[in-house]
Amino acid sequence: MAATFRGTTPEPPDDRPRLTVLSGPSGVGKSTVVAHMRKEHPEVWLSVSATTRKPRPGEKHGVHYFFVSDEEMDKLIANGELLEWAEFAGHRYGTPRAAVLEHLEAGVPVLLEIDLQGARQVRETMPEGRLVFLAPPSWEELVRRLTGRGTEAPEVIERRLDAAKVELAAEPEFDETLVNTSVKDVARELLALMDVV
Ligand SMILES: Nc1nc2c(ncn2[C@@H]2O[C@H](COP(=O)(O)OP(=O)(O)O)[C@@H](O)[C@H]2O)c(=O)[nH]1
Ligand SMILES: Nc1ncnc2c1ncn2[C@@H]1O[C@H](COP(=O)(O)OP(=O)(O)O)[C@@H](O)[C@H]1O
Repeated sequence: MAATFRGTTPEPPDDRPRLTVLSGPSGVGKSTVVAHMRKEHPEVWLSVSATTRKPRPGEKHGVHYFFVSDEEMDKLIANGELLEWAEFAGHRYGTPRAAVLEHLEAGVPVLLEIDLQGARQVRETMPEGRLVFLAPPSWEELVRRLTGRGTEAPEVIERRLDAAKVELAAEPEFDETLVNTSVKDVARELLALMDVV
């Protein structure tokens, strides 16, 4: 099945790039699609989130996430330094505000890869942002991908699949849906939505 679109959002009032949010259940392929896209279009800026979860093997501080302690996260939240934040499967995640605003001001296309709760916050605070939902071809395939990635223990996978049911039900809240059948196709569709190609 090819990537599918639903609906369109109005063009921004001028030709400045706008914020794009990519959400979707854990294991659907968000990181894979974004990595593929940025290999060919490094001009797209991906926000690096702060998280209290521990790094997976190969994940680097400042590249994949800013790995912070609970106390550091408390401070980021209390000081208003996060554009949005949420608790997901037992850990907190948040988008550093300043870097996002600086890149948008400089005319750089900005992408946030965040969960449903974060997407809802962005809808409130930056309504000109475009919300894109990445959907799996099927529930079975989502389970296969999340399990096959091999990065989470079985109880963590269960927790993420519970969250996935909630996220899949919220898909109609998004401006666009892309079905991740082919990484290459979806990456191209996402670039088109961001007006990069
Ligand atoms: N609200 C919010 N969600 C985030 C942020 N960063 C990552 N997430 C989301 O948190 C969830 C878990 O992320 P992670 O632990 O890296 O697992 P993975 O996305 O399954 O590889 C995913 O839905 C991410 O999109 C953030 O800054 N804010
Ligand atoms: N289109 C696809 N077809 C098959 N496998 C995929 C596809 N996209 C991603 N995957 C695989 O699914 C697993 C989860 O992908 P990942 O990017 O880590 O998901 P997410 O960031 O949404 O949690 C990885 O093992 C990845 O290689």
